Amino acid sequence: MTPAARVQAAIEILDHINQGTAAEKALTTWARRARYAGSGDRAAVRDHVFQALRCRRSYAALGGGTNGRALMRGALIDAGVALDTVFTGDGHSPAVLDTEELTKGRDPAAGAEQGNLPDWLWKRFETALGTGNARLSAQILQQRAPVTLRVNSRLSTAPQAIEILKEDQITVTSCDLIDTALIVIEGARRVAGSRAYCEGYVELQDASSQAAMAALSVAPGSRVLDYCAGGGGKTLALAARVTADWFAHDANESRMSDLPRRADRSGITVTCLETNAIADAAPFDLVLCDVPCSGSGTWRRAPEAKWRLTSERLEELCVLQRDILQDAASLVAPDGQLAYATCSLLPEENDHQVTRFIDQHPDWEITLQKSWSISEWGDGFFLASLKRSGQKT
Ligand SMILES: C[S@@+](CC[C@H](N)C(=O)[O-])C[C@H]1O[C@@H](n2cnc3c(N)ncnc32)[C@H](O)[C@@H]1O
Repeated sequence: MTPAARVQAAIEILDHINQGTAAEKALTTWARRARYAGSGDRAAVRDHVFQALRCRRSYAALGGGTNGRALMRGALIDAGVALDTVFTGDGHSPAVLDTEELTKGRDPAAGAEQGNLPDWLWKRFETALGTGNARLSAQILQQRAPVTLRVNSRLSTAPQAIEILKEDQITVTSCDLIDTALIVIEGARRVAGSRAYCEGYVELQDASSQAAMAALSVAPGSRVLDYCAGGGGKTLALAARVTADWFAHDANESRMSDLPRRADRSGITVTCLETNAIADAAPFDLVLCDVPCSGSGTWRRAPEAKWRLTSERLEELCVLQRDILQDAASLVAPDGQLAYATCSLLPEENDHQVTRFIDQHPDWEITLQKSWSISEWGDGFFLASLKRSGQKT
């Protein structure tokens, strides 16, 4: 495909997304039909689409509209590409721009538009982070996320993993956030098929998540429950460091379907528990609640989410987070730990939830509370750990 044909493909996919199709589905449907597209074409089209979703508001301003053509026009203006070299009408290129299209478009306004956030979320970012940090976080959310690996220290050291990755022409660099994190510089698309990955020497995991799991203390031999386990990434990160009895649970059991295979590859055993089996398996020395949240610290990976979130949905999530913390607390052994984590930048999902829990449960105290800001190399992440203080309610 020519560069212009890739832009035309992105335009069509963005139009489907505008009509309500989820981005992944729209991309898969296109890829299934576009048999002529090679893997490089697919990756380039995907990049166009995701970048247009990350920068939807500013590209809409620049391009003078929200349809696929306007968004891609905005993207090209932002990148300094001459529009008449792409909108040529030749072959599979986008049709030539008409007079109306050529007269539309303006610079994005400062604030929410430049920050590529809905107005209400921009206000929340400013209140929570201050204008300077809100602007910086919003700007990072407009960039592509790094592909980050976690060295499985159970099977390998970082230098060994780096050598094994080289066999598949995957180049990585270390990361200041945590020494187990390797940022992929070259060969990201080869990771899933590489020996290092297939034999469990590395896993895919964001650096802030890795740093957060490294900050949790887990005693050898203890019983640990990952209460909102999903694919089990947090369990695997903890289990790489210490030998313990690992249990995983998720309200949506199907989310754990890959976990036994991933655990096996990593050289650990995890017992998946159904909801009605948890009470019998309790108590646990550590219950980790990596709760469902807005995901605002990870929106560069899933940019649709920032446009889809509403204040009502955020409130629903906060209620769910409170309920999970409450339920999980009852599963913790008398001298055990309750850990609460989100990948959110919003205080209502983070410290406010912890403060509220402590206010309602004065027999608990905070032993650790830490936030990781979103940065070039790591997503936004929040972690708190609580234990019973002995004070009665
Ligand atoms: C942020 S994700 C977990 C990600 C996972 N820990 C990982 O590292 O990949 C939150 C998970 O919580 C689950 N969940 C939602 N409501 C729940 C509930 N009431 N109890 C337990 N899990 C719940 C969701 O199905 C989702 O998989």
